[in-house]
Amino acid sequence: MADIDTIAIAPLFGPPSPARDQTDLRIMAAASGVGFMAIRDFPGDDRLTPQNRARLLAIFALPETEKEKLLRWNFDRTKQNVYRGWFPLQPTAVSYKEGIDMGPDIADARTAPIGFDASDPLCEPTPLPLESALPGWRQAAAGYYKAMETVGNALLRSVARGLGLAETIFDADFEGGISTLRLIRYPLRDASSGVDLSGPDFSVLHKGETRTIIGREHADSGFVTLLAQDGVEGLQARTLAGEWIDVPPADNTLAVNFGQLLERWTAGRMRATRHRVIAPKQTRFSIPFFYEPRVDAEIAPLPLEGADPFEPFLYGDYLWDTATKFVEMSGVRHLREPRRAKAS
Ligand SMILES: O=C(O)CCC(=O)C(=O)O
Ligand SMILES: [Fe+2]
Repeated sequence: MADIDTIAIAPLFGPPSPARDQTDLRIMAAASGVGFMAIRDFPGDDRLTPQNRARLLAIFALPETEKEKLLRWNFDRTKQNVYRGWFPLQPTAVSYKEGIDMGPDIADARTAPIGFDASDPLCEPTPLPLESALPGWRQAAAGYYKAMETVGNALLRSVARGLGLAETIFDADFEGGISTLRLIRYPLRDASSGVDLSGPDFSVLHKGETRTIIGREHADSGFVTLLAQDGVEGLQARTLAGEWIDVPPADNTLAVNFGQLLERWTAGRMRATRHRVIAPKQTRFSIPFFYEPRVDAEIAPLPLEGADPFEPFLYGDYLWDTATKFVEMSGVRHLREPRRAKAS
C-alpha cells in the first residue's frame, strides 16, 4: 500500500548541498508517485501549532451577521466581490463546508503589484472582518499567507531542479502571484437537511464503517496546495491504483498535493492527485493555501524531453475556467471573459 512520505524540507532553504539534492529527489518521487506528501521543518512552521491555527479559525466564531457581510455575489447579490470572500454552507451539496477565500491583498498593501489588473475579478480585494470584531486576526492571516508563499517558492525551485530545469525557471511567473488562503469549517451534517445520504455520492465504506462524504472528490487546479489540517482526520487521497488512503493530520506539518496546472505544465510528470474528505465524528477545520502564479503568467511548454507541446495559455483564463466549476463558485462563470481569445 502506498504511503505518504513526510519530508523535512529545511535543506531547501539553504545553499546547494547533498541534503538539498536528496530532498529534491524525495519531493520528485512523491509528486510523480502518489502525488501527495507531508512536509515539516521549514521557516514559519510555528504558525502551524494548534494555538496559531486557532487564531486564524477564530473567524468561524463570528456572529452570522458578521460573516454575511463577507459573502460573495453568487450568495448575496448586493455584494461586488465574486471571487474572494465568504462561501456559506450549501445543505444539498456533497461538499458540506463554509469558509473564506483570501487573496494576496491581505498580505501586501500595495495597490498595484506586478501583474495586477483592477478590472479582473481574479485580482479583486478580499472582504475582511473589522479589526474590532477580531483583534489581531488580520495580522495573523497576513503573516500566515506570507509564510506559505515562502514555502511555495522553495517548493517551486525544488520542482524545477527535480525536473532537471534551471531552478529559477518558474520565478517570474510567480512574482505577483494570486495565491489563495482558504479557511474551511465542515460541521457535522444536519441529518434533517432533506438530502438522502445513503447514495454513493454521499457515503463510502471506510474500514468497515459507513462514512458520509463532506468534501467531494476533486483535484486542485493550481500549482501546489499546502494544507494545514486542524488535528481531525478525514482527508483521503486516491492512489494511482485507485485505492483511497488516509492523509493523517500532524501538528507543525503541511499535507501537500500538486495541482492540475502543474500536471499540465510538466506533461504529467507531476500528478494532480484526486482527494476527498470523509466526515469525522466532530466538526473539522482545515487551512489550505493554493500556491499560484500571477494572473497574466503565460503557461507555455517546458523544455522537457518527450513532452507533448500545447498551445500556451494565460493562467487567469485557465483558473477561471477551472475554479468556476466548483460548487462554491457556481453561477459566476459569465462574469469574466478570457483575456486571450483561443486560436481557432
Ligand atoms: O479540508 C481538507 O482537508 C481538504 C480541502 C481541499 O481539498 C480543498 O479545499 O481543495
Ligand atoms: Fe483540494
